Amino acid sequence: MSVLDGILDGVREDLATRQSAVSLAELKARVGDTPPALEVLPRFRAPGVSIIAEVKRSSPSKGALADIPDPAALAKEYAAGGAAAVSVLTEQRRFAGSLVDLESVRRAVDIPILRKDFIVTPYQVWETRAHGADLILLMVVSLDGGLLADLLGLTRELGLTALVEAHTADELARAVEAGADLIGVNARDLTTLEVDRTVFKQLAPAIPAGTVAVAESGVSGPEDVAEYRQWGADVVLVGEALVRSGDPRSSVREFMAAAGD
Ligand SMILES: O=C(O)c1ccccc1NCC(=O)[C@H](O)[C@H](O)COP(=O)(O)O
Repeated sequence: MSVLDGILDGVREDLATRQSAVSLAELKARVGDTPPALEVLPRFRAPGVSIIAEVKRSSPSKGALADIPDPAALAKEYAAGGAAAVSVLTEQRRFAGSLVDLESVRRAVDIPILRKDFIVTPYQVWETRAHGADLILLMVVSLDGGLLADLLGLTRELGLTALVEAHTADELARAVEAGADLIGVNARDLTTLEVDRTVFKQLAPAIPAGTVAVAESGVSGPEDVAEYRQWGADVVLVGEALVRSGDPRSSVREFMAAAGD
């Protein structure tokens, strides 16, 4: 069983628990009471590289990364440094995240928030909007057949923007075919956990003009952001390097400045 398959098994079990506690009808009612999602794409198309700064406590590849007792305080630092959006990992078992983190970040900042999780059902899309996120991650590798198009359609209906993530040329072709406006290339192979930033360089030319290109994972310093930018990234998503930096506000600034535009 691959790492990803193991994660997905846990995600489905936890999802079943939440579904028995909160019905879809209840979630839909909550969405009705939630302020509309922020528009994201114009922010990412603004001149210069945009940074999505991640709240990441732990990961399958590295184990514990950072003690983050107050994700809202971290998110405020990211926003003060100029981050275009905050990514919040909500998967509990391997990343030590939660929907409570997402809600506290929502209350703390007025920039867009990405729910970074393993989304495999419409219920999770409703849940994402009900907890106040503006963006949702859809990973092509875990969405077979028409499920990618179905979930992409639902995200749009709910005013969310989907970050459609690929790691291979085939997955990228599926993201393009599905009509994604925001495509991420993850340098991390989620089946082996190996990181190779040049995967972005290889795949970026196949991202259509006008589609926002996001480089995800593997940044350890400003020079990596600069390189992703040279390879065509509009947006760079950074987790570990920021939570371990000791000064997330300045680090976001440095990462943006490194792109030199
Ligand atoms: O980070 C992991 O080990 C990981 C393993 C399996 C599935 C997903 C994983 N991470 C999610 C992410 O995509 C990253 O948190 C994100 O791109 C930031 O990466 P990094 O800057 O390398 O922390």
